[in-house]
Amino acid sequence: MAENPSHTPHEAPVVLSDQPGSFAREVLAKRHPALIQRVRDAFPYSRRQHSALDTLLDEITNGVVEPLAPSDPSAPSDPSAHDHEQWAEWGREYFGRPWFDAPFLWAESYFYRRLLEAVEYFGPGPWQGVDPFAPFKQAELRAPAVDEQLQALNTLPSTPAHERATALLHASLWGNRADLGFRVTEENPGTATHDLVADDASTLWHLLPTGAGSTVAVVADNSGQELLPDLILIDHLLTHHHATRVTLHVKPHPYYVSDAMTADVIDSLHRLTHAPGEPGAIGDRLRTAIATDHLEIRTHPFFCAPLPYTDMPPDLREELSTATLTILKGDLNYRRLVGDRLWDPTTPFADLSAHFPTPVAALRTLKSDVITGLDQKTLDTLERSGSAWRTSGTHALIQVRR
Ligand SMILES: O=P(O)(O)OC[C@H]1O[C@](O)(CO)[C@@H](O)[C@@H]1O
Repeated sequence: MAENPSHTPHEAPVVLSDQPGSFAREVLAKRHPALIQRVRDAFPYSRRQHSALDTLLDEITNGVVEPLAPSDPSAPSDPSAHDHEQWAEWGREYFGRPWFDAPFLWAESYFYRRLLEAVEYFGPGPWQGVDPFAPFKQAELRAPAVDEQLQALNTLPSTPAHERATALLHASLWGNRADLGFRVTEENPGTATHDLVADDASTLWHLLPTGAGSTVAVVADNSGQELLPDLILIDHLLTHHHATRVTLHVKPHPYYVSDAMTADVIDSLHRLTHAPGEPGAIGDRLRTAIATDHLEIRTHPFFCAPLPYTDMPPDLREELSTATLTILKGDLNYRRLVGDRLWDPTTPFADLSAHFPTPVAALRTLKSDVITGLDQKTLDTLERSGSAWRTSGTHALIQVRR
């Protein structure tokens, strides 16, 4: 194993991908090549795009990390060059070294940036803005399972308020299992347990008393079967006066396969508004909320950066600071919040999230090695179970720091 320079006595080791058999290594060695193949199969790409995908595949399996290709000098304002300087700085330590030696968080993020480069997402040219993951996202949103989930919402108006709030929070939480990146190699994810490994839901609701005029920031994760329950939860927060204003933060470009962008919010709203009964009513209310600034869709380049939230730029920090509570969805947001490190699982979540500018709630199904804030008894039970509880997506948590 390569020496891990980031391991100081005060901080746990950074997750790398250099350990054969580790989860992080599997993602880089198996999931990323499989994803290249899926994207290739989904589009009528040109010879140049196929060749760029071949080069990327060869590089991630046999080569060393290469910088982004130089921008096109013949194009006066080449849109593909918008973040070159940034990546040159973020990658300085890792270029020229095997992909497996870079921090897992960095390597995954850069892989998605390079995949977008290979398919010419940033242009200039006809493929500019064509989301390579759109066919997978759209298929998921059209799935018959979604019709059933939407129909089930018709029982909501007659469900007692407390039960309804819990059900919607849990739907948003478990929606995080619907992560298409995860399913690239896990076609049949294990059965979800229904016990949470940590459950601070009561603190979350205490932070949002009705009628207090709160603002909630929701940092979204996946589109489709995660974003739909997120939107339904947002509608609940607004209509039941837990918040007067919600900001929904999405990715500025395709990322981790199914991560939500503005286009995905539009598709999900469309799915809701075109369904009969309660889901349609929810969709209409959400559209009204957007039209009246009670719900605002926001994005920021930092949401696709290979960095933890401790490195959040001042403008985003300032923007989020106005929220009463930030809800961070999903596994990647959790890794970025507490740091992508092999913490002692009993390290308090509150300590590791203290840097975040607002009270924060993490809603996450467990899909990577990072875990914090467990009590010893829960940890012992999980370890005794012999299951891959950290990475299989079968376990979930709600952790809140006031
Ligand atoms: O969509 P989520 O919940 O952020 O999960 C993404 C997760 O998928 C992986 O890319 C691989 O499972 C993890 O590294 C990452 O944390």
